[in-house]
This record gives sequence, structure tokens and C-alpha cells, in this order.
Amino acid sequence: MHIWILRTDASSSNEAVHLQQRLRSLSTELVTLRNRLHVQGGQPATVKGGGGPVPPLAPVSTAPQPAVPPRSAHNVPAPIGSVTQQQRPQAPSSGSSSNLEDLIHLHGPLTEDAVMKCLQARFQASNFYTNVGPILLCVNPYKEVGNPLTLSSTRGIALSPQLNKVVQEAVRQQSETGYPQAIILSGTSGSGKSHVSMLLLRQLFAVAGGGPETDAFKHLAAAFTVLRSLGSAKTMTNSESSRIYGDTRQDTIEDSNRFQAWKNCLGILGIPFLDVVRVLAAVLLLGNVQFMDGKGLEVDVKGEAELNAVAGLLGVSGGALFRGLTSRTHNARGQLVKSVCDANMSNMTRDCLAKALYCRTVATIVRRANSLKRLGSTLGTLSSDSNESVHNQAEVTSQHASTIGGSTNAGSKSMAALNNAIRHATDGFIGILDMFGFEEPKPSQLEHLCINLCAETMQHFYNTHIFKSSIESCRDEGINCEVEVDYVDNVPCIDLVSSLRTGLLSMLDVECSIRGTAESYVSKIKVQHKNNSRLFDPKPIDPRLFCIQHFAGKVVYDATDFLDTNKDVIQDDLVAVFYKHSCNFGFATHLFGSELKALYSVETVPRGVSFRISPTSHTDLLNGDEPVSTLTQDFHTRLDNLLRTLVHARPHFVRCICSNSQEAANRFERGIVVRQIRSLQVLETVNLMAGGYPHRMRFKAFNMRYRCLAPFAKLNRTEEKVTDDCNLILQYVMDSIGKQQSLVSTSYAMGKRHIFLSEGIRQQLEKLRSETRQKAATLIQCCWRGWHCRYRMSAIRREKTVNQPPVSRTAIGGTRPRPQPIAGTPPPDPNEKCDAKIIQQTCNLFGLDLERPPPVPPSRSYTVTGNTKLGYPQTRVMKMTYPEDTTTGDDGPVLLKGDTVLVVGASHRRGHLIVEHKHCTLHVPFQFLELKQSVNI
Ligand SMILES: Nc1ncnc2c1ncn2[C@@H]1O[C@H](COP(=O)(O)OP(=O)(O)OP(=O)(O)O)[C@@H](O)[C@H]1O
Repeated sequence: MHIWILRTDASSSNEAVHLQQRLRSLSTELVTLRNRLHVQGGQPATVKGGGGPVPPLAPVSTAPQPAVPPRSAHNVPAPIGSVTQQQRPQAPSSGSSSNLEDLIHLHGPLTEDAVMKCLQARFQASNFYTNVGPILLCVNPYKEVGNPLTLSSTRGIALSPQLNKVVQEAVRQQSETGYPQAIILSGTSGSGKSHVSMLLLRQLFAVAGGGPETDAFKHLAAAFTVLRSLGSAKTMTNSESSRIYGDTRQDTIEDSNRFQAWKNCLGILGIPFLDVVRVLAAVLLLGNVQFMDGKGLEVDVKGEAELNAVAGLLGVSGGALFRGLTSRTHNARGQLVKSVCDANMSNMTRDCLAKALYCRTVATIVRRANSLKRLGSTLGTLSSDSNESVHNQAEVTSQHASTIGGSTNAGSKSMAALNNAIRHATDGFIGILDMFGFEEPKPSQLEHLCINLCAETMQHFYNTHIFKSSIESCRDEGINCEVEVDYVDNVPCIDLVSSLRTGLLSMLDVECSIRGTAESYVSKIKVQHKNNSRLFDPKPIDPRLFCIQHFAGKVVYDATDFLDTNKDVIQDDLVAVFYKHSCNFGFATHLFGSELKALYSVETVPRGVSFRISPTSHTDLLNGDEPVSTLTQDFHTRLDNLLRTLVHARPHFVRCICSNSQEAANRFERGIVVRQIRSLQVLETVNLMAGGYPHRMRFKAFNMRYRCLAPFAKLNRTEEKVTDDCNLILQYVMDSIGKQQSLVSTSYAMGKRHIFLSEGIRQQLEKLRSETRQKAATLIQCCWRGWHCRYRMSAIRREKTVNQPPVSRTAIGGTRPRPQPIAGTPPPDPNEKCDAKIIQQTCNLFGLDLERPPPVPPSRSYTVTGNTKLGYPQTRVMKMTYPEDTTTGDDGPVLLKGDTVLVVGASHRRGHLIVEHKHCTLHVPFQFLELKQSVNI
């Protein structure tokens, strides 16, 4: 089951819808113009339906541009249970659109032209990021062309506040709700997805704590550095696109610094540099080996030295490699027959070997990087190039799931278990999804069809999440939305390519299984889909070419290599060459580990079986001799697993846009941008965000979040009266924003289970909430700081009184300095702790309670001299004059040396006795007194 098979009857193409919208826009603009000129008598045209006279169409690049209706339709009654705060003022476009951070606040009628003007003005003012409500648009200024786009290489690039907001929002939602979050980047090839994803990832690390100093960051940075160099290829619109396949650049001299960094990063990942370099050198040298039909039975080889060098690098003998490339074993009804390949077949086998070595090396590195990533971090990237982790994870979980299923509904149970397993595996996950961008090279191959299917799927995910769910939930809960959003549903195109029986990919699998040809495949798909307007013949007609109308444009596909690419097989004659007994390069044997294990589990080798070029799991190989899947099936499975992960996550969309087709810095080409604005349905999104109800919240969740905006005492705070509370909160919010002149609709509506919010009111709610919380926080801080200061003050005063020496003259005189600690005594080690057991035993021994400190013993009512206890009062004689310094002018009593005094008890001051003398009471240090033996009582 594919997640995107959600059919609707929308079959109109992009052009048709845009034409329709353009007509509506023109009529709307006419209405606006008439209103502005105060034309009397004319009824304003309805925004829906596009009736009235149709003005001639303008060319694409000139105004007026396609448009959608303005957000506040004057003649549409407000829906029941909804409140529309303001009509959208039709203010003329101001020159400050470069400062307009959110397109929902655009002035005047909402047209494609207005959106373009705003984006262009912002681009020229170096504001490359613009919001459409919570969705972020990034226009690529191509200022960093040549940047290898790794975590380390983007360190110097400043992060924009808008990108920061996306990360903060994802982190906030993740911490508040516990739901996994997915930041999804989409756009055509070269639109800047990888660039933005690197910046986002860096920021995510900064927010998560530790930043570049963490091990997880270092490992991920190393993985990106290694994989970017292996996974970059030149496409039509991006000279360094993130791809594993394609025209890997062999003619560029690697910058030595980049190479050194790459080498170091391999070391960080724990991958032996020499192993990888040997394989890569072998792949490059294989390109210089050419097989040609010779006179004899065997083919001739051009570049024999290179072939031997390849064999040396891969640790096998030249002869064994030659035989592996040029001979093939067939199984003819149980009989093994060996044949010699012709030059064409040998060259194809050579290419298969190069592909297999390259893919498997990259897969090994990805696996290694992922295992390290899992160890160190909860952050992750859902990258198009690292699908393997998702794939592997799903593999594990599906094995687990399959054991759970019963006999009758095993399928659905195991599916539920799989979904559950994925949900739990991704709990608390913040992912950044940088998928392949849409591509239209001429002619396009099977890989491009897969890439474009992926782009279509992501577009569908966006459509479903933003438009479809919003429209359907309004309908379900009886909400009548003022704004009708016409979006282009691309399900028909996804069906055309990937539907289960008649999709182009399924039909390709069938054609591969019956050993058909490119021509037969193309003719069959044309017959099957003859009524499908999305599949048509290119001009001039060619039996191997077909054209598909994708959401982002028409693409001509050349099916010549479709079947071979889809089979994606390598023969066992060649795989057997790398068996450990004949190959002394362990890494090469490791690359074909699962296949060699399956092959040598039976005595007869080779025996005419084939394996997948792409790395295959061991379990897949246990099912039989033939490969269980094809390249497109694999691709489907991975995409499916990725979608399973995504549907459980809360998405945050970042839509990337190319500013020109030559990768020129700071050049804004209207034609190029307009095309992407249309395919990404930016105008429709602005329309929905500005005038529709793109957000919905459960009543309880709404109350929980925004109850601070209404007086606490007036809220009912009960389940039964939850809607009353919602209304009360909104009433207060409306009152507080009522005075402000807002351009954007601040309407809301109460549904059956949810409250529906426009983007305008959501922004206001959030703003007021953060202001209220800010005020509350300030108030709490004020109270606490005030209390703390007062408390500290009284404590300081108390301390001062207590610490005051009984007679200050002693201290001032300085004759009795406080004894200094013995020099060299080390301070007590705070970490040095007694064994808890010993403490417990000691306490038990002395009958002490560990929880409470032992009570302070009361002051003794006697003193001890020798073996004799002497009770108070005692008569003592002054040994010295007290206080010692009598020159300070203090009028207090003075006890002279030799005076007889009466000691009445122990003072609360340590080491002092209470002395009564001539009706005065003094606290005198006991050293000043001596016992008068004769008068003891
Ligand atoms: N915001 C930006 N500022 C400066 N340069 C940028 C920005 N975004 C992208 N670029 C540059 O534009 C080029 C293309 O960007 P990038 O490779 O990220 O595109 P992409 O959408 O990932 O393409 P693909 O889908 O083909 O991988 C790169 O050289 C990148 O450095």
C-alpha cells in the first residue's frame, strides 16, 4: 500500500488551473479598480467561479499575472459560528515590500504579480527568506557556489532569523508535545536545499546543546564531508548536486585541502582511507578499459595495462578478472553452460562492476556514519542519500512485525505493528529531509523518473498536509470557509508512475521479467495510458521516448536503458572472483559479503545466478537464486518507509527556489522564479494562509495554550464548558486586537471537535500569549527579586549584629589576632566522601539519626577543673585587665587585673563567661579569669 494513493477527481493540469486563476484575478482586479475609482452601480463580481467578461490573456512575464481572489470577499456571508474581524484593505502596493517578512501581509489584491514583486524586492535587498505563515520560502542567491556544503564548510555562513525560527519552532513543538518533527525541504535541483539543510542542522546542534564540540557533530560533519564528495554530480541546474548516480566529475583536480579534509574525515569515521581509495581508483581505471569484438572466440581488450592495474587494486589476478568480465554461466534446465560474451555484453558487465563497487563503498560509509550517529545523538538527517538507515530500520521492524501478524488479518496487523515500531523509533526525533530536487535533463533516464517520482510524492505530501486536510476538515465539521483554494492535485501523475498494476514502474518490472525491449515497453505504456493526458508522445515521435507532464514541468524520458537499469544485476561469474580464496583485498570481499555467502552455500560456483548491483541484505538473498527486487521496487520501498516516518512527524516546510538557471550570483530571473512559484503553489498557499483556516486545534488544546489570555476567574475550566472557554478567550483577544488595523483576516470558526483558525488570528494569539507570558515572567521576577532583596537585607543586618565583637576595642586594638590556619594544610577535598556504610554503622553505634543532625548540647552549668566539677556561680579573679585597650574612649565598665568578680554562667558566645561586676553584666573570655580556690562554692 502506498501512502499517496488517495484519489481525487481533480484532473486539471497546472496550465488549466492557472488559466482559470488568471481569469479570476483579472476580474477581481477590475472590481478592485472600480471600487477604488468609486464607480457606482456596478455589483462587485463574485470571487468564485470567475464569471463575467473575459479579458484577453496577458503573456506570462508581463502584468497582469495569474491571481487568486482577494481574501475578504465582500459578498460572501460569514459562516455560522465564525467571526471575521476585518475586511482586507485594498491599499496600494507600497515601496516597502522588501521589509515584508510574511506574504500574508501583502497589500492590495493577492496576485502572482504582487507575490513576485515582493520576492524580487526582498531578493534585491538581500532578504532571501520570506514566510508564508509557518512555511518558509528561500530564494537561492547563488552566493556560495563552490562551497562543498558540509557541516564544516558552512560554519562561516550566518544563519538568518527565519531559519532560526524554523529550528526553534521544531524544537519547541518537540519538547512540548513529544511528537517527532520533520523539517522538509523541497524545490527543484539547485534551489538550495542542501545549503539550507546544512544551516538548519548546525542550528539544531546549537539549540540541542554542545554545538560543534559534540562528538555527534564531529561524526556527522565527517560523514557529510566524505559523502558529499562521493555523492555530488553535475545536473542541468546544479554543478554540485547531491546525487550518488550520474556524471561524477572525473576531470576536476581535487583541491588539495579538500582532499586532505576528506582523508581526515574517513579517519574520524574509522574507515581505512587506503581501502576506499583503492576501490575508487579501480572504478576510475575501469573507464579506460574497452572490450572489442576480436577475430577469435574471445573478445579483445583495449587497455590491458589498465585492466591488470584494476585487478591489482582489487586484489585479484588479471586473468580471473578478465574471465569474470567476459564469460557467463547459464543454467539451461539444470544444465550449466558457459559462454563467452561479446564486446557489448562485456562492456556492460564492466559498467556493472564499476557501479557495484561504487554503490557498495558508499553504502558501507553510510552504514558506518549512521551507526556512529545513532550512538551519539538524537538529531538526524533524513537525507536522500542516507535512506539506507531508514531502510535498514524498517527492515528490522518489519521482521519483528511479521512475527506478530495472525493468520487472517496478518497483513493489517503487521502493518500496524510496523507503523507503531516506526512511530516509537522516531519518538522525539527532529529530522531534516533534503530530498532530490525535480530534474529535467534531456533525455532523462530511469533514475530521473525515480527522482521526479520522489519530488511528486513530496509535493503530494505538502498538498495533503496544507490544502487537502484543511479543506476536508472544514467540510467535515461544517465550516464554511470564505476562501476557495484551488490547488493542483498531483495524484494522477503519481498514479501514472507508481500505481500497483498499471503504473509505469510496475509495467517496467513486468517487461523485465518477460525479457522485453525498450520499444515494447514504451508501446505498452502508451496503449495502457492512451487516455491519460499526463503521458504523451514527444516531438519528433520516437518508439523509445515518452513524455510526462509533472507538477513542475514536462520531462521527456528515453527508455533505451530502462530495462537494464531496472534489473540492476551483476552475474555470479564476476562476483565469484572476489571470494576470499582468490581475492587478497579484504575490503572488496566485504563489499560482496552477503552475495558470496549465498553463492558459496552451494557447492557449484558459478551456477548462472545473478545478484543486485545495489547492496542487498542477507535475508533477501535467502529467498532463492534470483534477485527478489528491482531497482525501482527498492526505490519504492525506501520512499514508502520514509513516508511512514514522515506521517508520524509534525512537518515544517521549507520551499526552495532557484533565482536563475546559470547559477549566477544575485540574478533574479522572473521567468524562472514564476515557474517555480506556480509549481510550488505559492500563491495558493498565500491565499489559504491569508484567508482560509489553515490551522485547527482541539478545544482542550486551545484552552491549554491560550487560557492565559482571558481572566482566570472567568474561565470555567471544565470539560463540558470547554467551547465557552474558547469563545471567552477569543473574545478577549478580539477586544485587544480590535483597535489595531490589520490587513490580514483574523477570523476563526468553531467546529464540532476543533476550533479553526486563520493564520492572522494564530499569529495574534501567539503574539499576545508571548506578551502575556513575558509580562507574567517580569512580574514573577520582580516579586521574587524584591522578596530576595528584603530577605537578604534583614539577614545581613542580623549577621552584622551577631558578628559584632562584644567589645569592639579588642578587634580594633589588634592585640589578639585570630590564629591563622597552619600553613600547608590542604583544604578539605569536597569530593572526598566517607563510605555510606561506615557512616550508617557509626550512626547506629552512637544512636544518631542520619536524617537529622544531632541536637546541640545545652550549655553546661559547671566547669571542670582537674577531676572536679565546679558549679556556677563562681568567684574568680581577673588575670589581666579587660578590656585590654582602655584608650578607645569607650565608657563601658573596665575590670582591672586582680579584681574579684562573680561568674554567673557560660555565655552563648564561645569561650566566654558571664561576669557580674558592680551591677554590670559582661561577657569575658575565660582566659582573663582564674579561679579563686578559697571561695569555691
Ligand atoms: N542561501 C544561499 N546563499 C548562498 N548560496 C546558496 C544558497 N543556497 C544555495 N546556494 C548555492 O547554490 C548552489 C546549489 O545549492 P544546493 O546544492 O543546496 O541545491 P539543491 O537544491 O540541494 O540541489 P540538488 O537537489 O540538485 O541537490 C550551491 O552551490 C550552493 O552553495
